[in-house]
Amino acid sequence: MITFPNCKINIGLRVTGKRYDGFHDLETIFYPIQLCDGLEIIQNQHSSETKLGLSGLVIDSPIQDNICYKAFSLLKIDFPDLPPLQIHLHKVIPTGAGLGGGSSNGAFTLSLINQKFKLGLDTQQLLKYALQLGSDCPFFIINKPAYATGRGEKLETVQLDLSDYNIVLINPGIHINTGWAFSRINPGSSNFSLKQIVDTPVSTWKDIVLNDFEVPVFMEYPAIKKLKDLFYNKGAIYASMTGSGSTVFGLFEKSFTPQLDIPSHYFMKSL
Ligand SMILES: C[C@@](CO)(OP(=O)(O)O)[C@H](O)COP(=O)(O)OP(=O)(O)OC[C@H]1O[C@@H](n2ccc(N)nc2=O)[C@H](O)[C@@H]1O
Ligand SMILES: Nc1ncnc2c1ncn2[C@@H]1O[C@H](COP(=O)(O)OP(=O)(O)O)[C@@H](O)[C@H]1O
Repeated sequence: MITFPNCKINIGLRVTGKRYDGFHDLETIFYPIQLCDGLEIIQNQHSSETKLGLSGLVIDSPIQDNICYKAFSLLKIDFPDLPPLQIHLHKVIPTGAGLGGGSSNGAFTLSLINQKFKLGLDTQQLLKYALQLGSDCPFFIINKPAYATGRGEKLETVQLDLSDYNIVLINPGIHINTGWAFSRINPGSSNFSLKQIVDTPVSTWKDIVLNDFEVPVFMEYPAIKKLKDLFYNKGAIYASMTGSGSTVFGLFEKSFTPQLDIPSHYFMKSL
């Protein structure tokens, strides 16, 4: 069975408090983006162990720490009859990039195993397993535009359709550690809910839809701030870093293809 885990962008992100479990409360809008990895799961007929094969972009963590493997191990605790698997992941989504590629792989692995081996898990149960893998993972079980609070697992789907825009992603190849990024933020609250932006024209987002991670990340990596400036200089209606970075996205009129002059090793995708 094959599936294609997609990534996400965060439209606005506010870190609202530090929690007793070490995590932070936040508020964001998750928006799914069709830049996808490839994930195949078959039963392993040749070995009694579950194996993970990788191709495409290199992932910096050891194979046993790969979230696909963790997703399998998590289900195996409650479903000991699961057979050994041969998992193959083809990586296209840049990692440590604020695109949630790893989280998506984890959530899709849970869903695919559930489907292939008819485990009978419903959405609520899958959401619970997903949260054990990571704060961003539950979103990829729902995979529809959603307003998120808590660690990112309290999800409320919203009507937000950006298909009228040309969404351009640029990743400068800088790997941002999510834990480090959270540690650089002083949480704060505001009386403006990000949920309201869904009913607000995109042309007004520039000054009101902010990502709290931009301040510390831009300070440490000015090259990322330059990308946001570049988007606005080239006519973006809205531009922002996604998540804890380092990817920056710009929304342009659909009919308009901006000429973006960037270093050749940067990753760029227009969707
Ligand atoms: C910042 C966000 C925004 O969507 O995305 P990315 O930039 O990573 O894509 C997410 O909150 C990232 O979620 P995820 O990448 O799943 O993080 P996790 O594995 O759960 O946590 C990694 C580390 O980030 C910190 N963390 C994460 C989520 C959260 N709500 N509070 C936190 O403090 C913790 O230090 C934790 O040890
Ligand atoms: N399947 C996977 N794909 C990507 N990264 C993974 C995967 N499994 C584990 N990781 C680890 O998770 C880290 C963050 O991954 P990713 O989700 O791509 O970044 P971000 O949280 O910034 O969106 C990676 O740097 C890597 O060490």
